[in-house]
Amino acid sequence: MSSISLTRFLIEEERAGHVNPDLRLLIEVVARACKSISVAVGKGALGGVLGDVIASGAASINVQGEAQKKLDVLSNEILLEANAWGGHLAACASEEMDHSQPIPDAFPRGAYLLLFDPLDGSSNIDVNVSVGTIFSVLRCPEGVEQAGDEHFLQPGREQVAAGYCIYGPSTMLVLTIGHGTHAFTLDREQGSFVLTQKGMRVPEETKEFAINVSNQRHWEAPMQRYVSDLLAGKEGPRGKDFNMRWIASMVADVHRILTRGGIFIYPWDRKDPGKAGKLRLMYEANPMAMLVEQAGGAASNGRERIMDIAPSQLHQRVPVFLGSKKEVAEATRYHLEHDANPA
Ligand SMILES: O=P(O)(O)OC[C@H]1O[C@](O)(COP(=O)(O)O)[C@@H](O)[C@@H]1O
Ligand SMILES: [Mg+2]
Ligand SMILES: [Mg+2]
Repeated sequence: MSSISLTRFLIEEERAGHVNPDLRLLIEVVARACKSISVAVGKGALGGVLGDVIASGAASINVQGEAQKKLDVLSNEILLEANAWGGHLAACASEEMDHSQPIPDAFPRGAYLLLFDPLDGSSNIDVNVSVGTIFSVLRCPEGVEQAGDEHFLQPGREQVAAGYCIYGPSTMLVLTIGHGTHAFTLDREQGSFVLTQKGMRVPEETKEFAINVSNQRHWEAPMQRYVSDLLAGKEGPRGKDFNMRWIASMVADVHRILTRGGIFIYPWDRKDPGKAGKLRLMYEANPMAMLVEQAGGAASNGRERIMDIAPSQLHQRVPVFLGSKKEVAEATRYHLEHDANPA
């Protein structure tokens, strides 16, 4: 088994010209924060971290209109505090904050913007199922004195790094700096992330899909047709049987897909037609799209590549289809054919 730590891996990547010292340090700081979140998640009820945040007798609601869990808030604080002194960062933005937060005037500002979903899969916290942290790094546009929300509005292809940390039976950090997707496992005794899979690859074809099928009646026509063809199995137009998995933690579903292939789907639905999707473009879809593409997979919103979408809002939502390349192309084909011939 390799004993290459995250630190050594990043130093070697720096020597290869794939990362500069500021970005290397930024990734190290995020990884350190994830270790702290991992400790908090691992304590569960003993750490008093389960359940909702209650303020003035009612559940506290975030900018997404969702009830905040104690771990959502704690993880957000851990990430903000770890990055507060600046140096390599100009500002942070989070699922749990209405607006981005610039590094305070008292500290040196750096060249990067950090976005995160501090705790992904919140509905699984209280039932002891895998959750995670997702992050994305962009360059702060040159000449910007104080970064605001508008400076984050860059398409996903501009990301310089992306990753997630999964808090499961083991804690793993999965990272890309634009040169492949690599997995590190936390050695809890040593307190360091160790490289355990260099160059993850998503198989091009799959027989496994992940979707919350309870929303089926709200899907648009091409989605109905696509999933019904998957369910028809060997006897249907796809000519093979498909298996299904849904963990309801995007981090855990994407981790399975990076490990053994599959397609993860959270489509647009009519339940709340005003919302473009459930998942957030900037700190869920974009970083996962970069990780999956760097591993040879694909990510689409059903019509176009996720990382080509020009965002207009920090908390913008988007339909997501990601994973095995040929299956994502197939799902996209159903949508494009429908658009071309709606009848
Ligand atoms: O409960 P549903 O509708 O199945 O949605 C599950 C999805 O929602 C999410 O939990 C949203 O993320 P947050 O927990 O960060 O809000 C995804 O991780 C997951 O894929
Ligand atoms: Mg999430
Ligand atoms: Mg979250």
